Amino acid sequence: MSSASMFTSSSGNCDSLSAKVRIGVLALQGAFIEHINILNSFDHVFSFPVKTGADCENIDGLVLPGGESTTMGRLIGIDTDLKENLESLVARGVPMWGTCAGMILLSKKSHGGKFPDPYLLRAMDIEVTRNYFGPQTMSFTTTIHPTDFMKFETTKRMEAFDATFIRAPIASSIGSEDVRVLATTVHEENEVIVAVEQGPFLGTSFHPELTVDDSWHKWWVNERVLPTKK
Ligand SMILES: NC(=O)CC[C@H](N)C(=O)O
Repeated sequence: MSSASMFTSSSGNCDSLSAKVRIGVLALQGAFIEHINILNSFDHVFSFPVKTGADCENIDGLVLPGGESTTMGRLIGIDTDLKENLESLVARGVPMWGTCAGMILLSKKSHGGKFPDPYLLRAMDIEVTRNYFGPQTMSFTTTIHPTDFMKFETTKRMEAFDATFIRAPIASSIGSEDVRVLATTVHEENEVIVAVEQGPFLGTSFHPELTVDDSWHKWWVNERVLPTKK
């Protein structure tokens, strides 16, 4: 069985698969299976792991999961074919969503890591501070309300959601007016940015794939990927 068909929903024949929204999830390391499972629970989505450049073909959207950005960046950096294909998806404006380490990979610069900057896709005009909330033992879940910049055109407005932070980064600097702040939270009396969007690219500091609520996945697929599907 190929790695892609392992994740195919049972009803997937060729015709219904081509009509589905095809969402790849970068599967080098980290929490990729959780994203794939949530996405494949939607009838109109076919989600599959992306491990090689060839997996980037015929893709409507890509999720970059949480994990360790240094490791993922290094693995991308040594696989020229994968790196070039990911860069081509960025250049073509294919919708991408980075959660936690994935948001770091989408940024143009990161601070606060123990190691030098990993390879970054530099898709978004943001700088991030890694591990802003402290180590793994300081992980927490909190309730957040999206800002008015989070548009809900085809899905019901999300009034509040639970956000889980695990060694999470924040967007500490925003370099362009095109970047919209979708969510903030207060940490030690500072309001910090934890969800940002710039054109087809979305970054969230937290992990919507680890909470029961699938609202973020639904919102991203329906509001951001589906309208751009060719
Ligand atoms: N949960 C996560 O994705 C943690 C991100 C990690 N701290 C990093 O710098 O890559």
